[in-house]
Amino acid sequence: MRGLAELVGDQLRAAHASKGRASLAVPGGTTPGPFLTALSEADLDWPEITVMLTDERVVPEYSERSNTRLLRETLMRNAAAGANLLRFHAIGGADFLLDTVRERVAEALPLDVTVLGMGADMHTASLFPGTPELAAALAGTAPDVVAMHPPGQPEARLTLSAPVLRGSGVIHILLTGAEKLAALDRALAPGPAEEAPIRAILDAPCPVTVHYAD
Ligand SMILES: O=C(O)[C@H](O)[C@@H](O)[C@H](O)[C@H](O)COP(=O)(O)O
Repeated sequence: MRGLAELVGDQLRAAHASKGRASLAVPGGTTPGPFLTALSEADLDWPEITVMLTDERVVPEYSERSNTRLLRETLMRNAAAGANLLRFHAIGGADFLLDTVRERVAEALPLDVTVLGMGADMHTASLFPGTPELAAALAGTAPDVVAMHPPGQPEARLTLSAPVLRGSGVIHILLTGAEKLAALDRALAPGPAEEAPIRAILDAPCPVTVHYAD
């Protein structure tokens, strides 16, 4: 987690040095907390770095399931407290603020650095197999942000679409545990991204690195 934070810090510094700004997308969920906390200490020009989530659950920000809350408790501290956080404002319903969010995300694209998680069902961001909106979110013509209603999940989601994630300068996938390692093995076999949405990331045209710990 510390090593990845150092690497991401270096990549953001390089992007900032060449463009005068940089953008970072990070995952929510239960895995990335220690990485985000370590990254909060990176010596970067944070006010010029836009930080967004790869996806958010449509819950109030005080909910324990809010990824924005996770960011506030981990990354948005220490040196990174002044980062330019692009909030997904998930409260109000998935479709309610979609236009505003899309506009703000578009201004921050292309992403320079993207960190993604993955579930044992091979979903990444909120690109879940079996979701009615999945094909539209994987399509090359997908809007930047898509509202998803994954079956089996307690709430709707907003997610960056596959073309936005694939258009990042670099991608890191952060995985822990044997179950996810087995899922990654399954995803590396040929097959459609509808079945294993992480495949849309594994074959992205930019450098993609998997970081795994037990
Ligand atoms: O909001 C989310 O759930 C995420 O952004 C999601 O894509 C996550 O990265 C995976 O579901 C893995 O989640 P865990 O780290 O909790 O296993």
